[in-house]
Amino acid sequence: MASTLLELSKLISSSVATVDARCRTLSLKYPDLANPANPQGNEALAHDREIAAATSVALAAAAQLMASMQDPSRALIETSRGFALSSAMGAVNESATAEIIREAGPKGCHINDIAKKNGMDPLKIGRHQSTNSSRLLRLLATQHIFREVSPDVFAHNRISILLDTGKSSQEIFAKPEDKYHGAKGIGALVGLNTDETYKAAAYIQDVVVNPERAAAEGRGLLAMNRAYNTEGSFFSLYDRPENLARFKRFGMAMNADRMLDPHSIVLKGFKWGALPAGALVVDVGGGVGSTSLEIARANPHLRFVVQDLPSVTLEGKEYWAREYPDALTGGIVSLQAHSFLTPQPVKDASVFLVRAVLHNWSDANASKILKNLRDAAQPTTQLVVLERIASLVCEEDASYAHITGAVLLAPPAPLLANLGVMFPYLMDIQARHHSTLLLWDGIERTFPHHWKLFKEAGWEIAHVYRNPGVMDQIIAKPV
Ligand SMILES: C[S@@+](CC[C@H](N)C(=O)[O-])C[C@H]1O[C@@H](n2cnc3c(N)ncnc32)[C@H](O)[C@@H]1O
Repeated sequence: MASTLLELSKLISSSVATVDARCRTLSLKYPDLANPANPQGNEALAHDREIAAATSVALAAAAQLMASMQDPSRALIETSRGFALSSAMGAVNESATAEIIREAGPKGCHINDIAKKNGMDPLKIGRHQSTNSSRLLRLLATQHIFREVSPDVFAHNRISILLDTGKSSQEIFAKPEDKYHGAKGIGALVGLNTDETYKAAAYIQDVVVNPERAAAEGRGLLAMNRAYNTEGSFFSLYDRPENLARFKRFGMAMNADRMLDPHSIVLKGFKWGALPAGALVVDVGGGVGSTSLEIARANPHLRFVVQDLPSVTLEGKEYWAREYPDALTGGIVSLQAHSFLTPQPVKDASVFLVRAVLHNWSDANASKILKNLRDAAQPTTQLVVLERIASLVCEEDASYAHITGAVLLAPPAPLLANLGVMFPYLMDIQARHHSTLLLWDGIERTFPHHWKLFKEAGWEIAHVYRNPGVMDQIIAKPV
């Protein structure tokens, strides 16, 4: 009997049939994995509600089928060697390989020609020899990132092209610290993950298993403290002069992080258009302000203050001057240096917008951030928090079912209740593991955890707009 396998394969077939039928109805073609330049309309299919729902079932079922059919020891060993993928991707990303392959055209680029431009040892990039067959590009191509189109010749596909900044490799080599300024793709985020985060991750087990030893040695408790031999916070790394390029990349990585969200997702859910003309949105810890920029473009009747640390605010001014100069000169937006751990100076906000901030902080500090906002809130001020709510792998606690969107609908059996969406947990390990921490003193919270945190800080969650795997929206009002 292989009934679970059959159930899973049926879920895959029926979901793919739904996707196919919807493509026909819309007269569009599902994007081709091998093609790095699928038409925009085809790429946009992923955000069609019906296709997105069927896709999440197909992916959950496919992952479960793979886990069911994979040899268990191979599953464990391959997972434990996941570091090879991160290091391969980091090296490829930082060597402008994606740009060089794009410059060579659709037929791809031989590893010797890649090496001529970036100086990397062709053996290390991916030489066609059995001893080197798992190196960098070939390893990635086996993961469907790049294609090996003929021996030692690599071309882009729909996934690898996202590493391409769209700039010339020459321009990147001339000014590497500006590589991600005004760049296409999500290479900045891949760079952050495969550099600062990845190096710190190597120390997770040391600090989880032996936190006392870390403390006794007088080091900070974070894995990043060990990796970088510092007691400071993750963000303090960026104050070091040698980390200028990393600091610049971090800002652009946050921008790229937003691109992971389906197009205009921030505009769906909370009704920005329903706010009165001149209503003030304060984007707290807003980075360069890319979320506000998207809201501002669609809602020119609103005003924005984007708050962040002084150095980020300076970056933000450049960003708005480049992307939406009229908003700066026309008084639609201002950038304000302000630490959200101190009292909030803006007292007439219609909305406090807080995106991808709370997950970086412990409950004590996240509570301080929320209380500072509560103290500055009017009775009508709304709090809009954008975070990924971590679902349980089993059924959710039904006691929050009265709050719209708080509890996810159960997926078809035998799928995991969270549909196998990994992202919040990947982020959580990055933020914190039990009481011992990797990068920052943070946590990806479940809904009940958010509820308690908000309540204690004087906010009541009124509504949740769920987008599993991307940014959920939590809307709260002052208690
Ligand atoms: C993960 S990023 C999110 C940025 C932005 N909200 C977004 O979604 O693109 C976190 C932001 O918090 C900022 N930050 C860190 N500590 C801060 C503090 N004490 N006060 C204000 N901002 C801070 C960082 O500079 C960074 O821009």
